[in-house]
Amino acid sequence: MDFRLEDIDDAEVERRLSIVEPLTDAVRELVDAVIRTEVDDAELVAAREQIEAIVARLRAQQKDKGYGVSFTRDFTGMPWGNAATGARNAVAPPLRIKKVDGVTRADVVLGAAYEGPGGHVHGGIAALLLDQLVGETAAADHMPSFTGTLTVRYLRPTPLGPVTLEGRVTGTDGRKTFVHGELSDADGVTVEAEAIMIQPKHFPARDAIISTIAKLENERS
Ligand SMILES: CCCCCCCCCCCCCCCC(=O)SCCNC(=O)CCNC(=O)[C@H](O)C(C)(C)COP(=O)(O)OP(=O)(O)OC[C@H]1O[C@@H](n2cnc3c(N)ncnc32)[C@H](O)[C@@H]1OP(=O)(O)O
Repeated sequence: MDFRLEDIDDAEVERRLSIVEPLTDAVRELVDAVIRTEVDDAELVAAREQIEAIVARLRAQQKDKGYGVSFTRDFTGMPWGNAATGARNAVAPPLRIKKVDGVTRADVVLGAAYEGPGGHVHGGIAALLLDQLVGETAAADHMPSFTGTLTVRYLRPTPLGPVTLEGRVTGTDGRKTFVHGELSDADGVTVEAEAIMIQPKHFPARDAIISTIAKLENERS
């Protein structure tokens, strides 16, 4: 698993976010516009040519594979390619999950790009968001938990538009954490999930990051 340490402070993380988040938002706008536009074929072809030029510009310097996950020495995560929440990933909805007193919450607007049944959220998207939610709910002490089992129950269709997510731990057993998650619209819960999250037995990436941080601290003292 690709975890890296970047020796930068939170101000630098914020600076980088201030550049990439508006770019990602602009690409989300593009995706939404492509889905909903009713311009004629000539306009579609002209737009495609402009988009291809922008893609070529961005490909001038590229990573070999996925973005991976970087951490600062304060363990601020930069999972910016993440499919559910990546700050650089326009495929992901603009999801920012906050944890307060052990309860995770997020508000997000799901537009045309997340449609399944006409006018409603795709079931796979609901599961994706709930998977991320239960993962962040179970994560503790800089230690991730991987999804072992995720059971999703669709109670009624979720209309496209604003939704909220909420997750809480319901129990633990050794390395297993049990999490309940909900996706709701203004009228209440539409999808609920039960997850068994598991802290992996071996997670060398975390140990490597912690020992690199210790080394840096030694060098500076
Ligand atoms: C560097 C700093 C990091 C900071 C960090 C910050 C985190 C910031 C939040 C990130 C949030 C991301 C949220 C995305 C969440 C995903 O999407 S994760 C991706 C999807 N999941 C996967 O790919 C998991 C693939 N599976 C695996 O890697 C391994 O099978 C697992 C799940 C880690 C378990 O492996 P293991 O540790 O070898 O487990 P093992 O010792 O066999 O079993 C332990 C216990 O779990 C049970 N168990 C094992 N597998 C399962 C299962 N699939 N279902 C139910 N129970 C199971 C066993 O029965 C056993 O139970 P007991 O006998 O103890 O009662």
